[in-house]
Amino acid sequence: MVHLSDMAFPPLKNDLIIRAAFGEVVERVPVWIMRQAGRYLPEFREERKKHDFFTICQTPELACEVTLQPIRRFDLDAAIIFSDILVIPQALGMEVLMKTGIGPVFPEPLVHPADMDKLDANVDVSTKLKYVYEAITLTRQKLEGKVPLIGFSGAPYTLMGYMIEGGGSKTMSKAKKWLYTQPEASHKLLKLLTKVIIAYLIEQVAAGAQLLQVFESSAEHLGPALFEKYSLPYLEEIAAGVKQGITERGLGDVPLIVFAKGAYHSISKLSYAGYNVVGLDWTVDPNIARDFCHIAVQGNLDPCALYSPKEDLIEKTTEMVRQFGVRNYIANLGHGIYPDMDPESVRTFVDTVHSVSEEIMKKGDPYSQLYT
Ligand SMILES: Cc1c2[nH]c(c1CCC(=O)O)Cc1[nH]c(c(CCC(=O)O)c1C)Cc1[nH]c(c(CCC(=O)O)c1C)Cc1[nH]c(c(C)c1CCC(=O)O)C2
Repeated sequence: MVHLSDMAFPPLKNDLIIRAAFGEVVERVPVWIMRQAGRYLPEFREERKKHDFFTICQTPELACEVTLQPIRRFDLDAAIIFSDILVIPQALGMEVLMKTGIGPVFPEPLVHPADMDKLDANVDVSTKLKYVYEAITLTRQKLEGKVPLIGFSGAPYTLMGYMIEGGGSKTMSKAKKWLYTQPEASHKLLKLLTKVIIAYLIEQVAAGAQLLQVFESSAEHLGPALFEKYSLPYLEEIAAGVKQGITERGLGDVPLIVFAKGAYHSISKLSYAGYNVVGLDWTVDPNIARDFCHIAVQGNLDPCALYSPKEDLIEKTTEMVRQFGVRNYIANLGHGIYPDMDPESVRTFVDTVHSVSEEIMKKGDPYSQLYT
């Protein structure tokens, strides 16, 4: 079906990932890599020498260029728009710097609930984050239909965590302190973020994003009880709000991926949260994931497995594909690729996913190969 959003763009030549996300039969398993545009690529490091991180995010031509870099090198089945989850706190009025060797830094994090008054709760993300949509539209044109373009957002709890911690944290204890001592203020902040994230993701689809991934990367700090109270309901609200919003705007259906790192305890609940795909980190056994999840899954090779000698990496990747099976499956790492990775390992990973899955399919009816 042709949707309004497809009209202005070149026709899609490789829709494997979209079909896999919707549970349709595919000829081979699609594969992409979290953080596939990044510092492990020398051509990205060259761009970073010339420009500040957020300047790249805010300049559509630069964001487009670095998005395309891994697509030129590898046989990937999707591009992901170059941006960051922290553009939302920025849109709400917080300053965020990207410091080399440290990561993101918020000079003025939220310390007390009263600090929330400083946030621009009525922000219009359709104008404030226009640079992201422009980057998406430009990239979709420049991709010439080669592969689909993924848009993304951080999930509410993960963003709340960064806004309170003022950057990355091993424990997220300041943010979790809010959950235990300021439940009302926590829900108020999570609600505000949810509203903004829904509007942001709908605009990304209107601009040309063909899949969306929601990153709840800090779920690993929440046990089942906190996850169910402070993460899951908002993830559900986002899926419902985005699906409704894109339908109302005649943008068709776009597959949604939820990646809640460390939320192995809630895989079944996540599979009923309104998404099409559940992303898995590398701590999850593929067979257990298949038992608890009735929809498509994405993942989950340990990013460090890419350090292995080539033959070992081929073996581990083959094992992963065999265990997940070739249907309802998108291959990926279990988290973002590390900056010191040899790009040749990415080639080995991607090509092995393709060759192994094609081999499995050739052997017969893909249905019969499930879970073997
Ligand atoms: C938590 C989080 C952030 N950002 C993101 C997450 C969720 C995914 C995850 O858990 O990894 C998401 C993200 N960040 C980036 C992308 C781009 C698209 C892609 O290729 O996947 C995506 C999808 C670029 C980036 N975002 C960042 C870089 C490196 C910064 C640089 O070039 O100096 C890139 C390429 C910086 C960043 N941005 C963030 C952190 C913690 C850091 C520092 C850590 C690090 O250095 O890897 C916040």
